[in-house]
Amino acid sequence: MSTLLNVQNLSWHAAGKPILQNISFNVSKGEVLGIIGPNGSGKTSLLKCITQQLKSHFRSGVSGSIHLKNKKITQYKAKELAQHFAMVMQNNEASFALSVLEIMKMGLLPYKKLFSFDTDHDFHQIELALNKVGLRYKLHSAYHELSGGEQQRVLIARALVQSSDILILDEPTNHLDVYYQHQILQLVSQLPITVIMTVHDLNLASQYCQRLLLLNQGKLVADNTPENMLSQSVIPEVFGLPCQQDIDPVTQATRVSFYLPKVSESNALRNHSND
Ligand SMILES: Nc1ncnc2c1ncn2[C@@H]1O[C@H](COP(=O)(O)OP(=O)(O)OP(=O)(O)O)[C@@H](O)[C@H]1O
Repeated sequence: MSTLLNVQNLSWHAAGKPILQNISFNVSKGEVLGIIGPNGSGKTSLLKCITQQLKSHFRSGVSGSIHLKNKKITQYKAKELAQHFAMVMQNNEASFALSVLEIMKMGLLPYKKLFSFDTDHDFHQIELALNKVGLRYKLHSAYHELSGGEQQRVLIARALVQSSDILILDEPTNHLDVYYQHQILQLVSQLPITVIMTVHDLNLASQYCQRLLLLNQGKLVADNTPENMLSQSVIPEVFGLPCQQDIDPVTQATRVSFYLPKVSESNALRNHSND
């Protein structure tokens, strides 16, 4: 598979502390890559650096290089980046009183010229994408009146309409019930595009990602297939909990179960992970 994205020695310092430290990896075309790690380990920051979402005053703290299709990411214009990356980030919608249709139309903006009109084809694409997330019937509803899970599904549908090369999802299953967690992850993992997503649920990550990056304290500590990643001792070390690994009898995916240890055992693990 050809390399689409190349990240070399990426570091980001902000507010006097290192947020990301010397991170290097490649993403191949068509890969479904999951980024896992404890709270505050740098998952969202990594997505923001890759997609050039850091506010301008933070950019001076970034070092290393990111290449998209062999071209430095900083050399892309904002509109070009919007054609390459479709994103669903956390807490990023100021929707005011927009309808679902208006939110969806934003997904088509990277391809529109100033003052161009919406076409029947645009409308059809929007309907198709909403159908995929089970929300066609909400087309004319007010976005801010939808539930958190419905809003998340609209944003995912909007990312589908954007039809970019790379889909970036920050905790896509946040707010979703178990049916839609699986429905959405199956949908995105079967798209003929590259997907990079942060996932807290390691078993969902194992089931739907082809490869996992494990971050801890801003460092990339493992880069492996789900099977190999979840069987490593680094998992209980980084998450500070003992775990047991087995194979899900239905999906055949590698599965991990965590359990709370006795207090003394738990402190030993936490201390070890912070060494
Ligand atoms: N703009 C910023 N200025 C200062 N510190 C920041 C900034 N953005 C993130 N951080 C810090 O960087 C660390 C990593 O944050 P980040 O949101 O990337 O973690 P995460 O792995 O996505 O966490 P979570 O699982 O809780 O969503 C945190 O300690 C956070 O407080």
